[in-house]
Amino acid sequence: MSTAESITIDKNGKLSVPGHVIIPFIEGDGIGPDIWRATQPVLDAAVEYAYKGDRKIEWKEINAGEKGYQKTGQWLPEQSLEAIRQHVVAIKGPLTTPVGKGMRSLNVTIRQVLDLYACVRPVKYVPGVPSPMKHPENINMVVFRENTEDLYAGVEFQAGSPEAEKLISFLKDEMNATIAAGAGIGIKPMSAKNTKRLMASAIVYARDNGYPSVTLMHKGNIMKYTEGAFATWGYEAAREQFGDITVTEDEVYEKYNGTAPEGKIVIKDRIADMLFQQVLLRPEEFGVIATPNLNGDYISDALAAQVGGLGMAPGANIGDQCAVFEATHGTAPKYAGRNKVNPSSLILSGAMMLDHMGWTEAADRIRSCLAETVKNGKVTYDLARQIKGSCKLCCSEFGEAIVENICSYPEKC
Ligand SMILES: NC(=O)C1=CN([C@@H]2O[C@H](COP(=O)(O)OP(=O)(O)OC[C@H]3O[C@@H](n4cnc5c(N)ncnc54)[C@H](OP(=O)(O)O)[C@@H]3O)[C@@H](O)[C@H]2O)C=CC1
Ligand SMILES: O=C(O)CCC(=O)C(=O)O
Ligand SMILES: [Mg+2]
Repeated sequence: MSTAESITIDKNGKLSVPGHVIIPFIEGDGIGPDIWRATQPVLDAAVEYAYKGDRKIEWKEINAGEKGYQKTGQWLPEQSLEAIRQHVVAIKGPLTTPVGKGMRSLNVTIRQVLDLYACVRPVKYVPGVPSPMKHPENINMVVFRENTEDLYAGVEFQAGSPEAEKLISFLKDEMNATIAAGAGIGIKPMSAKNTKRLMASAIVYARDNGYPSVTLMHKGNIMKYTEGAFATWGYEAAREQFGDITVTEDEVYEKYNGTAPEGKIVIKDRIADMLFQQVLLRPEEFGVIATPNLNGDYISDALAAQVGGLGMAPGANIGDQCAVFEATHGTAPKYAGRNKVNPSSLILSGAMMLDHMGWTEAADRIRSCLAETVKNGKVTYDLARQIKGSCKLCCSEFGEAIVENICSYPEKC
């Protein structure tokens, strides 16, 4: 009989992780099964290497997406959500969302239903990975994307629908707003409460991981009462909850001659379009980036390009009660089932998950052995097409190469 147990979480958010732990996983659609098959052995090998059998993961498959529908008739079965709540930590592959029609995103629904309000996406250079940047070694940013509201809240009405027409009439008659007849409508709700908790988690992350700044990324000049308010509420959260460890960029210039006092995190803001060029020209000026949902979606894929592309981009969705780890990218349908793509995105998401559980020795081993594999010129197609003379591996072979490094002598990685 299995001795595996669930992770538990106390009222302060502290995890209690048993040595033999059950972790639910969703394989995902498209390339999901390929990258999961390459990832799981890497996580198991790193845990075995680091803890010599004292710690072990028992994987529990839960269904969602196409597999969920085939098995249960539901795209996102309630029992899958319940398993994540019960086990506190889970990992998932990407799930397909149809464009312009059909069901709403299952990925977004998971985040909203479980209130996983911070989407955390580190963008860190792995030596040896091809990059379009002159100094990729200077790139060390982490996107904190608000995950529960903004245009992703799902309040949308199709052009010509009775709901859209009713809303257009209401806005015209009661609010004096002109909207073209027959327009589709999307609503962009953003609140102080949800902004402030996102900002608090971004500052705590910066404090705990030694980042010198948190930048609020917004389009507040145009959308004053949503994106502009996001910036205002972000500064308020910093002042009200972290006044002892933060200083604003204005204060740095007005009071401290342009040099932030030792140990203080600088809170600054940048308008979104302009930020896209500054992160390319001077990435070293940015650490944690806190941003609303839509901006966060855009900037996280754009930043991934600086460190090798989406195949290298991990992520996590974190709330007060549970966390779900997943790659930044989607299902890449043209590569589905071809055992071709780069599983590093999910492998590195798995390393983030192990960090979250406090199993940092295993997480560090994964990161160093992945870097060693790339350094040896063993890469998947996405990196191979940018590195002359590299050895192109398929998805599973790349995972196996990392496992081989993990199991080799310690000095190798
Ligand atoms: N969290 C989630 O589950 C997400 C789901 N989606 C969904 O995924 C579907 C497809 O979305 P799409 O916009 O095409 O974006 P995708 O992220 O799925 O992929 C687009 C391209 O990115 C590159 N890429 C992605 N993943 C990898 C990888 N692991 N290794 C190497 N290259 C990779 C490939 O580039 P190339 O063609 O250059 O080789 C691929 O064709 C949609 O239904 C979308 O809604 C999207 C994002 C997140
Ligand atoms: O849910 C989806 O289909 C897309 C989500 C997405 O692009 C993201 O989470 O970055
Ligand atoms: Mg995205």
